[in-house]
Parts: sequence; C-alpha cells; structure tokens
Amino acid sequence: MSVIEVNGLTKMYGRTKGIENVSFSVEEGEIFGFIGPNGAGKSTTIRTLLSLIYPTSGSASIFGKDCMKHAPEIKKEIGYLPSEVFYYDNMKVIDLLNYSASFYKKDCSHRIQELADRMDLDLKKKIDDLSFGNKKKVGIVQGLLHSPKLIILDEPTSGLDPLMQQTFFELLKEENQKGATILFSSHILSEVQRLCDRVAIIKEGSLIKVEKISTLKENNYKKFKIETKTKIDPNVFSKAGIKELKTEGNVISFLFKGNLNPILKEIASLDVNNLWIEEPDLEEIFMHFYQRES
Ligand SMILES: Nc1ncnc2c1ncn2[C@@H]1O[C@H](COP(=O)(O)OP(=O)(O)OP(=O)(O)O)[C@@H](O)[C@H]1O
Repeated sequence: MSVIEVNGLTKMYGRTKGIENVSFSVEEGEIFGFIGPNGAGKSTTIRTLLSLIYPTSGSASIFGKDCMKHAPEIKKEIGYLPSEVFYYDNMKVIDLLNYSASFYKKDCSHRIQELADRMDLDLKKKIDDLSFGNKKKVGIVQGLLHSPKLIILDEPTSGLDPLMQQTFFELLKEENQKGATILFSSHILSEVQRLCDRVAIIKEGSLIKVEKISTLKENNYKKFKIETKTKIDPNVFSKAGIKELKTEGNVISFLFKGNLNPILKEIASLDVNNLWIEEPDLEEIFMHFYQRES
C-alpha cells in the first residue's frame, strides 16, 4: 500500500514557482529519500503534504486520505521535523516535549526519556541555553515521541555532529524496523545513500528521477584525483568509462564508471604521491548523469 501518494502537485508563490507537476508515491515500510539542491522544492512539497501550505493544483494523500481534507487526523500519525525549528526560548525542554505529547492520546513520558538518553539531550535545560545542534535534537525527540506511523524529516541532520548523526540514523532504522515509513529530505547524497531504499531527485521544482539507491549506485561515477611524483601522459587513462579527464601539473583527475580493477592496476604502475577517490557531489550527478532527464 502507498503511504504517500502525490499526483501532479504544483505550488506557485505568486509568480515564483515552488514545485511543478510533482508525482511520486512512498510505499509502506520504505525509507524514501527526497533529494535536491537548495531551492529545488523539497520543503514546498513537504509543507504541502502537511497542509501547512495549499497547492495551486494537483493532489496528495497520506494513508489513503486527502492531505488537505483530513489534515488533523492524518497529522496525529505523522512525526514531522521541519528544516528550521523555532521554540519559545523561555521554556524548559521537558515542558515543551510534554506539551507536544499532550496532542496525542497516549503516555509518551517513557519514550521522551528514552529518546533524550539516546540523543544525549538534557531535558532540564532551558531551550534558550541550547546550542543549534541541541535544539535540533529537541525537534527530533518532538517528531518521534509518539511513535508515529509516518516520519517526515526535512533536512534533519544539519547541525548534528557526525556521532549524533549516526545515533539518529540508528534510531530511524529502528523505527523503520518497527514498521514506520520514512520520508527524508536532504541535499547530501551520501546520507541519503546510507539510509534510503529509494530516492526522488528534484531540481528547479520538477521531479527528474525516482530511483532505487542500488540502481543509482550502479550508475554512479567516482571522482579520481591522482598526484604523481613526475608528470605523466594522461593518455594512460584514456579508457572507456572515463569522463572529464583533466591534468594540472602532476595532478590528473577524471570521472570513472565501471570495473575499478583495470584503473587501479594502471594507478599501481605509477609513482603516486597522493590519491583521492570520491563520490561525486549532487551537483555533479545532476550535471553529468541526469542531463537527459533535466
Ligand atoms: N514563502 C515563499 N515565498 C516565495 N517563494 C518561496 C517561498 N518558499 C519557497 N519559495 C521558493 O520556492 C522554491 C522552492 O523552495 P523550497 O524551500 O521548497 O526548496 P528546498 O528544496 O526546500 O530548498 P532548501 O534546501 O534551500 O530548503 C525556491 O525558488 C524558493 O525561493
């Protein structure tokens, strides 16, 4: 069953396009990534799903119910972490979380404590005294405290240090194993790759691809940069699957897709000073691999 169903959703902010004709669905139990550069339309799509804003045209449903018509009852089953969190600074963390919990007809106190322990969040502190990252943790606990069936996270990792990001991802995986469906927006491909089963790629308000992460990885280029002790002829790397071959002094760089072994053998025969093999960033993926679709 589809938990989220988006059909031809368009949102104009006056003359500015937010999103145009966006359609996708998220299946029950999926961790679904929603990825695109700044301003692509991720938050606009998510806010429309939560009926925080109204679409210009198109429709969306969650748990089979229209997002606009049934917003209050749908929201009870959703945990939402907005991209920016704002709080009444004077409140203590625990008071804010108890207040949030009061919207759901169940006792969330045990879960609040459990999540705070996992996220290393001091419940007694005033929100005013928290760092940006700790405020983000309050938002995460707030989004998960009622064990929602659907978790919607808009750029959740900004402000979290790498260790905390890992704990947070573990928490999400546990929630998913317990049955929660997750929609996770990000502009960082690597974190989406780590967590998600499928991903929708959005650019300039339009969806350009919905793909399984495994397929995306298979089709992915890697960025090679090789620094050698002496200048070498770049033609040694003129193999099929290589793109964007550049030389700058003793540094050769290129993008490569395919069987890595012949390239690595070639590199092993050189007098190498330094070597970098990196995943291309999102912009490069858009530029090199999705030109046709965009
Ligand atoms: N309230 C608004 N009024 C006018 N234009 C808006 C408004 N909110 C968003 N937009 C515009 O809609 C487009 C999509 O923005 P949106 O915030 O949905 O992107 P995003 O993918 O979430 O980006 P980011 O990662 O920067 O949050 C952008 O061009 C943005 O300027």
